[in-house]
Amino acid sequence: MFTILVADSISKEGLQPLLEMTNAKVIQKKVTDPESYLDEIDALLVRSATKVDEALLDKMPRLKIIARAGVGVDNIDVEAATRKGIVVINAPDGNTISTAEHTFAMMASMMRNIPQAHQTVKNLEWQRNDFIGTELFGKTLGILGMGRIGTELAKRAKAFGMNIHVFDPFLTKDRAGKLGVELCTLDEVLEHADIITVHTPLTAETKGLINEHALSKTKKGVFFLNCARGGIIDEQALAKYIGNGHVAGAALDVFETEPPGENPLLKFDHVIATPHLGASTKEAQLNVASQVSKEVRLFLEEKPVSNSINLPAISKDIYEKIRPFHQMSKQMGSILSQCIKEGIQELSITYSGTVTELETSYLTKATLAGFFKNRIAVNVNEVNALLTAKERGITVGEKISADPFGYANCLTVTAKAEEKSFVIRGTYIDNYGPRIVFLNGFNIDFLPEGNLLYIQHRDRPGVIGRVGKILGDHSINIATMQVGRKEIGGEAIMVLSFDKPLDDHSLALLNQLDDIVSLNRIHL
Ligand SMILES: NC(=O)c1ccc[n+]([C@@H]2O[C@H](COP(=O)([O-])OP(=O)(O)OC[C@H]3O[C@@H](n4cnc5c(N)ncnc54)[C@H](O)[C@@H]3O)[C@@H](O)[C@H]2O)c1
Ligand SMILES: O=C(O)[C@H](O)COP(=O)(O)O
Repeated sequence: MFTILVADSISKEGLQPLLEMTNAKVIQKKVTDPESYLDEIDALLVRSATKVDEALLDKMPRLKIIARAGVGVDNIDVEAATRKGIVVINAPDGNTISTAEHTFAMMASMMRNIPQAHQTVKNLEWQRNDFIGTELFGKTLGILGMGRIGTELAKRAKAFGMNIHVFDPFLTKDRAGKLGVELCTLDEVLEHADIITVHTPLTAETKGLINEHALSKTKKGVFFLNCARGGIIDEQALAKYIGNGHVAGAALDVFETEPPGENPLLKFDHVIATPHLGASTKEAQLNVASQVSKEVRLFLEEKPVSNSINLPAISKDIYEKIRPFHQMSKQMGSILSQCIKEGIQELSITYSGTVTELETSYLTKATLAGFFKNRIAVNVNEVNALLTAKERGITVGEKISADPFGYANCLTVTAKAEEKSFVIRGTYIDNYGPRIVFLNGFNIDFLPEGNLLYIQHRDRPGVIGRVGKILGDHSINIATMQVGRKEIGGEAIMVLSFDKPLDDHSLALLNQLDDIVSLNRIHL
């Protein structure tokens, strides 16, 4: 049974995919509420209000996925989540239109003094001369960050006859041309725009993108908008430039601290503000809630998710093709880890045959996840597998080979430790399943599943019988048994599978038998 915590106000209708799950319980509480049972939570849904920092993650040992019902993930410590193997997803486009419309509404309101004029009418005043506005028509709108929202805003502004100058280092000239906007440098936008609006994410690079230096380059009488994230425009610098009359006004939906409290910007008549309402429409809230709910459900059903911030995105169709190899890769990693007990320096995977047409990097991560699974305390999965390997000084390699050893597809994983290396090879046979066909130098053929025992022994008459006798004497049923050897009378291996795990006592007795070289219990 999964427990899902919905920690912010999220559309109930949009949560339906989760509420309909028979194997999940949905709790709607704040993370600070003692009844939110943080240590039992498998999935966490938030908006921007809940700060998901490392301290919170430490209290949630079962957490597997964080879903942001919205765009910005700056309230989530994605790095800490990644380290802990927690998938972070968002709803990247569910609130784009609402936020673009809100920005446009703020711009129009600011240019025509609507909030200020509205208040005077409510106060039974009639001051027509105090509220002379400015037309949008013919003005230059500077857009910093031409992503989803910036683009939708540009379309609307063009319809009002505005000239659009944009700065976005990731926007190509060709795309700017198609969108009918002028691609500029930051300085060009600052120098020419009548109104400047920011639509970038808040990152180390964009924090203070509009600072005193940038403000000093703008036209006198410029207007500013921030409906993206508090901090992209430095609030202190903006207050200074509004105070000295250089900036004519600002419209703010977001603040460096929310709620902003006694923020000096709010004291200016020329500053209008809303309480982070960009995404607050029925439509946007339904969109983002149902987008993340569907994704969380898919994730809990072990299906691929599309909007992950820290997991390689794989479409459903591609995942269906990769699924058999995905399972097998994890099992091969796990077998390796249980056979080679010491620390390893290198893990390399060679793909050949039909599997090379698939997203092999995903399989490499799955192999690593399988390898680390029982070795280290943190949950390792495809999200943090490479990072975990790097942190432990393990070099990870991936190769493609033209030789599939006679199989339609083939995955060969080699782990190198200081003194030795260990090789495992598997293939997936349609309508038959995964098979391990090579283990530590021996050809073999077994299903990587359940409780296995891997024995290295000398190829002598009676060894197999003596092993069988001990197991029989201890009521251990051998479900399957495969043997392999390099030459008659030389080294050999057995792989046995049991219906239940092999107990310590039987293992010790087997270990005492003549001609047994080594024994490894493998649990998959
Ligand atoms: N007010 C709200 O309620 C609300 C709602 C939704 C989104 N947002 C915020 O709006 C912002 C934009 O969202 P989006 O969905 O359009 O994101 P997006 O990822 O589609 O677009 C962001 C754009 O910023 C550009 N960019 C990145 N760094 C830049 C830099 N240094 N200078 C200039 N451009 C840069 C990127 O290339 C990208 O095109 C985000 O901060 C998001 O959190 C706010
Ligand atoms: O990044 C976003 O999606 C917006 O800032 C919306 O935030 P909210 O979900 O808290 O309204």
